[in-house]
Amino acid sequence: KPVLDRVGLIIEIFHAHAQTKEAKLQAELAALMYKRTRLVRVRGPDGRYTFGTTGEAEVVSARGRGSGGRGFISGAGETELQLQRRRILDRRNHLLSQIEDVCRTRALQRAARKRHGGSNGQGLATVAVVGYTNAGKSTLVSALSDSDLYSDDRLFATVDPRLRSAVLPSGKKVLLSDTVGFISDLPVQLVEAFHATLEEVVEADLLVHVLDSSAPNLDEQRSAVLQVLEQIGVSGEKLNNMIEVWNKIDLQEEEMHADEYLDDDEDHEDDVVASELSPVAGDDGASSFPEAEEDDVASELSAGESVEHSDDYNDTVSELSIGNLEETMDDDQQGDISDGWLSSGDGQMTVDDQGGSSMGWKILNDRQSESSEDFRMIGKDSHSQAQHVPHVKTSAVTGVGLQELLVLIDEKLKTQKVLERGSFDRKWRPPRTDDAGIAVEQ
Ligand SMILES: Nc1nc2c(ncn2[C@@H]2O[C@H](COP(=O)(O)OP(=O)(O)OP(=O)(O)O)[C@@H](O)[C@H]2O)c(=O)[nH]1
Ligand SMILES: [Mg+2]
Repeated sequence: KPVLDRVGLIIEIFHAHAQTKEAKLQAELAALMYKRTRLVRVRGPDGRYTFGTTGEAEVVSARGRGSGGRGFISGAGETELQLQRRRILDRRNHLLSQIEDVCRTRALQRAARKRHGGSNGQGLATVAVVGYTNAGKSTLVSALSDSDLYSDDRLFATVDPRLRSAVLPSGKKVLLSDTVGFISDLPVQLVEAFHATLEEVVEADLLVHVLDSSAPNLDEQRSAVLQVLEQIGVSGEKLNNMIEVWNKIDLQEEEMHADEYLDDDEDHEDDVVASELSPVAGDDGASSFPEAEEDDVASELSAGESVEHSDDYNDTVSELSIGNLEETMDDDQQGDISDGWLSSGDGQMTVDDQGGSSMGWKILNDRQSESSEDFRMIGKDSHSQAQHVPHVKTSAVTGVGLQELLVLIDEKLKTQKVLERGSFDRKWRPPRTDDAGIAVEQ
């Protein structure tokens, strides 16, 4: 069986889940960069030894240590090792040039959306939905846009970025960008290789940070996400302007109810179990769990458009044509174009939506007055950023808080001044030094 360390495992999962050509290219680049540092002498199916990354592995130095008695000619390893290195570098350069094309095309698409992506010919704002893996980003984007993105209870279900359109209570149409989830100590190879994808986050007009409010290590997850956002070059201004979403609030409510049930039962002997089930009721009052809202409004989705999906994700890059922007979107995005933001008329604001907006404001103002209390509970030890971030409690599954979130996005986009461009360096490339990091000694 292949033996992987944490970094290798995460890269392997990214590789396995990648579906679009863009994600596949980037996952392969990350895998290549990871493997480059772990070249080992392996025995191939024909029983001969070579340098590679698969097969029956034996870590040796290039001088052929450990090869005695097995017909391995000392010195031959250097040649083989150099050959493997060259192959890896050739492949890397090929991948980099293709990824560069993706970056260029994405930049053109973004510029076009910003200029005249809206149905009325005006600019279209992009809201990037970020967060720890498995926090519920895809489920939330699906619910807000009335579409059906792939979501699953596993790590890195989403590796391919997706854009979905949604209509805010004001009638403004926006694009929601669902993207890869983060994790503590996200491998640097992935961050570097997924440059094209992560650039969408850096360049977004607004960030929505989705947190799994039921996660026991919530504060750690928040810090990990903020750290990655800083690492990829999201500006301080955008971080300050970010909205926090405490998702999966339905699970908190379930726990609260379980707690109430146990507390009400006077004959129940296991009070310890009750307090374990509901940390909010604990003695120290400093739990990481947000308190369940009593006044949560199960809002109807006011906006969103059904978006056609295509299963053919594979030829994104080869189909990209700078001359024709409508054709440069990937297949999923084309669904958005034909059914959404570039078509005229549909998806316009309705009177009902406007009504939802004013209701949303009342709720929002009520929430704002209690937000400091919530932060005391949820963010006792968390990153200082969290202290100032406006938040909404949602359940992407039941629909609680979604209308409120749309209202908050609306308001943020209205009030924010034009944000400075991210500090992500477009000319960034992985270092081209060939020999750095090879695990095998010379
Ligand atoms: N109970 C509950 N489950 C939710 C909620 N939102 C999402 N989930 C579940 O959480 C799991 C992960 O959801 P995803 O939407 O795939 O999460 P993600 O953040 O996109 O995950 P990655 O793409 O892996 O980063 C799925 O099983 C969802 O059904 C929620 O509000 N309440
Ligand atoms: Mg996802």
